[in-house]
Amino acid sequence: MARLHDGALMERAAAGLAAAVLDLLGGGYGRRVLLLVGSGDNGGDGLLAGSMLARRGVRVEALLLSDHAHAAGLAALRAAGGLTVREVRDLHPRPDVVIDAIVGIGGRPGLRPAAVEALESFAGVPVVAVDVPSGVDVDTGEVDGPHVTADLTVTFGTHKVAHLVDPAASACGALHAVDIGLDLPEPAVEALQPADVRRLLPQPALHAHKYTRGVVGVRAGSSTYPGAALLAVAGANTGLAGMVRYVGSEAVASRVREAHPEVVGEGRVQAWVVGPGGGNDAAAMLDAARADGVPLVVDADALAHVDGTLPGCVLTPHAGELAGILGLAREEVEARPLAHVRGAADRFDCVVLLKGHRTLVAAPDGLVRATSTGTPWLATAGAGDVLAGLVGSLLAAGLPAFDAASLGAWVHGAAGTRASRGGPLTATTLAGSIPLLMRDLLARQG
Ligand SMILES: NC(=O)C1=CN([C@@H]2O[C@H](COP(=O)(O)OP(=O)(O)OC[C@H]3O[C@@H](n4cnc5c(N)ncnc54)[C@H](O)[C@@H]3O)[C@@H](O)[C@H]2O)[C@@H](O)CC1
Ligand SMILES: Nc1ncnc2c1ncn2[C@@H]1O[C@H](COP(=O)(O)OP(=O)(O)O)[C@@H](O)[C@H]1O
Ligand SMILES: [K+]
Repeated sequence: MARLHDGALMERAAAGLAAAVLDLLGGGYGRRVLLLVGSGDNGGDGLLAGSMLARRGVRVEALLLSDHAHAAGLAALRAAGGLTVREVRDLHPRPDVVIDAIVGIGGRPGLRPAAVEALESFAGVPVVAVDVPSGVDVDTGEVDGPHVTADLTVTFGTHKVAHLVDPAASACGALHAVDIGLDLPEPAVEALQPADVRRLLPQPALHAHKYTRGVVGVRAGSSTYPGAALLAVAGANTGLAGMVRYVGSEAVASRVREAHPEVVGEGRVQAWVVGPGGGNDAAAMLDAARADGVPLVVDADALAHVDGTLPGCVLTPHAGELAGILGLAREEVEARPLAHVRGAADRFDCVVLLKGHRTLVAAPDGLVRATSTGTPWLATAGAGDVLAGLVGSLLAAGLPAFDAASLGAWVHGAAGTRASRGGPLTATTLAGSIPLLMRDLLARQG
């Protein structure tokens, strides 16, 4: 902000916003746009974008929700022929789009009654949020009270925490970032992009052999849940590590070997995956794997037996499992996932991967990566077992726990989207699509 005059930044932000709205409307002339305008610079962005839209023939009305409005923005809108009103009843009926310029990064969570009333009057009209959906907590992604639910959010400079972390992330709709030329500080939350994934993905060296690529061991499955062993092995056996070992009862092990002839039995490993489908055996599985002193992925039934600290390891709970570990209700974890995943990483001194719509990965030093890939079709039995195996293979290949977990979550989500193609998905098809996804990704190298 210090480098540039405020006006220049706002001009860029407004131009990006106006372009995105024109794109959404499929044109300008004769369309109707309603601006909901708050008192700060977010309202200023909306007003200035409104003036640009008005010059393109859009009929723009601004509902001023506060006694103060950005003066230059207001003057620009009026000069371009836009109308301003102070009451919902004075507005023309049904615009083509509502622009939420109520509050941005300076807003407190929640909305005032006048804003709620205006939003309710135009329910069903597409909403474009300026910078963030007003009413969410921008820095935590939490919501407390009413907030805007947008179809499109046009943000400036960089993504904010609320764009990446649920529940606020789910209120953003599609996201569009406009570069306004800011010097940015280190982010509080990162989201890997395809180029990052290509850079981090372990690839075999010229003279690699299977042991230099790392061996991943899986302790999973039981007589009650033999399938979990098959799925965790399928996730581990995507070709990212040099070899997969399975350790379990002979009944389950023979089924694993039938499905995956590459998989071998007990021996040295560089990482263990423990817990999927472990049932009553999970505690013993965890003890046996811990005794090896290599990094672990602790999942599913083994999570209930974690105590003390696990440096270098990854825990992979969903919200219900994390709630169980922390002695909370599931809803509490879902309402504040960022705070709780960070808290757990600190408490267990290890990486914690909290599964869900926007999977979060936290390191003990407070670093967090949010997963931007995936599809709700992944909410299917066994998808988590595949993820545990996949993360284990990345750990065995030598990635640090934070990279292994966040890369695994990204690849898992992207493979799910690829395999689903908008339709239903099973954990088996998901696992099968992981090598194909990585091939597509690497083919786009350079
Ligand atoms: N920071 C930047 O780099 C840039 C920021 N820009 C815009 O400026 C925005 C931030 O502007 P401001 O700092 O003026 O803050 P906002 O416009 O986000 O909100 C601050 C104002 O809203 C009031 N307010 C706070 N919470 C409220 C609530 N829940 N209900 C009703 N009113 C509430 C405050 O009293 C204050 O007057 C960004 O989101 C973005 O849209 C752009 O103009 C481009 C450059
Ligand atoms: N609504 C959703 N949107 C996107 N991904 C989801 C959604 N629900 C679940 N997932 C993903 O699917 C996987 C489910 O794992 P998990 O809950 O452990 O199921 P299971 O124990 O049956 O394997 C996780 O990777 C999670 O992030
Ligand atoms: K907003």
